[in-house]
Amino acid sequence: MTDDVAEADAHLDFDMEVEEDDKGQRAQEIPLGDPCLVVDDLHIVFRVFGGRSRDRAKRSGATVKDATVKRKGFVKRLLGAGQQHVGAVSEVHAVRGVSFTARHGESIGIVGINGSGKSTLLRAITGLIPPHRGAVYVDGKPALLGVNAALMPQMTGAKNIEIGGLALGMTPKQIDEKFDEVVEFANIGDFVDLPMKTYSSGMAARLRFAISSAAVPDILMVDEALATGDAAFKSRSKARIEEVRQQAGTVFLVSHSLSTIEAMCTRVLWMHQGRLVMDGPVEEVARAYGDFVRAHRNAGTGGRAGGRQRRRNRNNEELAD
Ligand SMILES: Nc1ncnc2c1ncn2[C@@H]1O[C@H](COP(=O)(O)OP(=O)(O)OP(=O)(O)O)[C@@H](O)[C@H]1O
Repeated sequence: MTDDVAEADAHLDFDMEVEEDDKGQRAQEIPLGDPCLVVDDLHIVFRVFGGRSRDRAKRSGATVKDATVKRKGFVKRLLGAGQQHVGAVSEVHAVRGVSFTARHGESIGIVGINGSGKSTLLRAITGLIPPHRGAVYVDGKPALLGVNAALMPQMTGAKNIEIGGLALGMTPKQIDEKFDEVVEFANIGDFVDLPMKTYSSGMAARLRFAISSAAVPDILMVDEALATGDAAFKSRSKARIEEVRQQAGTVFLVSHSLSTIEAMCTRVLWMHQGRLVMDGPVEEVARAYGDFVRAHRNAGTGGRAGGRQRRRNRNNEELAD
């Protein structure tokens, strides 16, 4: 662990849950294949125009610059000034120099407190966000499954299955063949013919998972999707994740539940303020991250916490036990 982590900003928010179902379970060790993904000194920077206070931006590791526009010609002469302030531009350095290699068959958890860069890293691996610096080399096609995955809310579930399948590289024939299985897996019944905006968040998350895993992708990236859904859906999802690994696919799993990470992953990446602070076997990283969460809690976050934070702190206490 680095000093940066030890000096974590007390304003940052934790979101750590404990999933009772997962307690004590461990991911199966399977023989690993060749490297399928190389992330080399990856940097991702977002530019946000206006609307974000300097203090807030800096808390999440952002740098803030003043934006100006040059006044031209008549207006410039009239006002006698060269520049006009148009508000702050925040540069959020969301991923800072992350490097690692993943192999076929690995199941890799990504942990870190809110805003540490987990989702951004996944989106960059799928190619949704271009690197500011560094590179991502992928052997195969990554499929990103996230609570925010880009499906179209105004279109029906059926249309989204089609679009999602095409985006994953499936042919129309393959989509047809998988259609009933996807609907059954997602357990959405006749809702499949209604626009997705009419779905509950759980139904939408289940459909996203069902679509993303339909093609048994080379690299399956699951962003918090297991947090929604009942026990039966979770167990079906876990079986599907195992299936991907058995077929020499690689799984990345972002979760705020350390017990889910321990149950599903063999290796864990710990992100903090955009940096990869630890990368190692699940027991080792989970223990270190758990200690970090406890230390942060003991450092007094609880004193300022609202109801949601207190509930999380209780979860963290359970985690520590
Ligand atoms: N599209 C965007 N534009 C600007 N800033 C962004 C964007 N997406 C993410 N960020 C910022 O990048 C940083 C990392 O965000 P990210 O969502 O990757 O973190 P996370 O670890 O996945 O958080 P959480 O656990 O809350 O989902 C945060 O400061 C966030 O505000």
